[in-house]
Amino acid sequence: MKKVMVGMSGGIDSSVTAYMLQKEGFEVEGVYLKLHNRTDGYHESNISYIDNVAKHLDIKYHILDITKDFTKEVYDYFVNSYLEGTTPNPCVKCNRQIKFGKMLDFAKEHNASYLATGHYAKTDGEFIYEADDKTKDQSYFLSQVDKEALPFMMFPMSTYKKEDIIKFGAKLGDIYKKITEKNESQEICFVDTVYTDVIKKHANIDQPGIVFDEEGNEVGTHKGYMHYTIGKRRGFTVHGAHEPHFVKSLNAKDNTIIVGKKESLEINTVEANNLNMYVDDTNFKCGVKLRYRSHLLPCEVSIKDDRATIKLKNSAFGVATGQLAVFYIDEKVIGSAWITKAFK
Ligand SMILES: Nc1ncnc2c1ncn2[C@@H]1O[C@H](COP(=O)(O)OP(=O)(O)OP(=O)(O)O)[C@@H](O)[C@H]1O
Repeated sequence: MKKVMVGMSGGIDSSVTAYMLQKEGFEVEGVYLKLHNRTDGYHESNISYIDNVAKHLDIKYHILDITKDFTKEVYDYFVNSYLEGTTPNPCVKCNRQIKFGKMLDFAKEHNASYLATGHYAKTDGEFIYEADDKTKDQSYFLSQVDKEALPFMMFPMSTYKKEDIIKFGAKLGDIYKKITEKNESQEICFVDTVYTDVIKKHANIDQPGIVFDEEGNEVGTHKGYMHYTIGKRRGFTVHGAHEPHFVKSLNAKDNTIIVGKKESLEINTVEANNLNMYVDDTNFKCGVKLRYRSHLLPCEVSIKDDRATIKLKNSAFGVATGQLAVFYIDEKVIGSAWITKAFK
């Protein structure tokens, strides 16, 4: 019997994942990653749900303290990105370094043939694809996972709708029903409220600064650059403006922001680095997502060394450095790269 290690979070998707794989005939074992040092009962509560599922399925589970790696690879990166005036994507880093890095190593050390998670995505061992439930699709967040990891990954949620998993879970019995009734997990697991509450622990983010227009004229004031992301249109003043103004760029060095009208945020070229490609092509046409939940934008990509230049067929607005450009051919992810520059 082949062994599958299931990344169990205490949520319904990974609980149903474990249940389904056992029904399919796999030997299932669970692992819970302690990602951060929270002392508010967060881990105890997650573990108690996992413990109930494990008892029901009569499976073994492990608790892996990975706080050191998570702090270095994900949390510190998140805080530093805001300090530098860029917009981070911690889940992308976590998937590459932690879940399909350290957790996969752990699965292999325990002789598992596969690592399964409750992510909404598909894989055939060679590529990642969008999930059938487009409202839950997480392929964007998985697109930096190392090619070598793909043959070991399993996503049993790939063809289901989240609402069906909740209904299915509720019918499985009290243990699962209770899991469906708890609050949905936050978008970023270590951000309880808003990201600024996390950054506040590390820096004084409330230092007012100057707002400039694109010509370099001083036009207003803001609350501190870390409160803003590209494309934001509130929380700063622009004297005498009749039309809405949007954040065009952030300057961490002198705590200034540059704003402009919507058309000034228009870009059609994006530069990106730290590529993770699943194909060898260096010049290709594809669709690109420049942020999670954006539409696929038709583009032409040319890659040289570790840099991609992405020429968009139509303009895009408000593209933030620090986000990920993910390349798709229809539903198939062919690679991704981190945005360093976006311009017209
Ligand atoms: N702390 C953790 N330990 C082990 N695996 C985890 C952990 N957090 C998430 N995972 C795995 O990654 C998957 C995706 O995580 P994500 O946070 O996006 O979803 P989720 O809504 O928390 O899913 P779930 O309903 O399973 O909690 C989970 O389904 C689970 O398999």
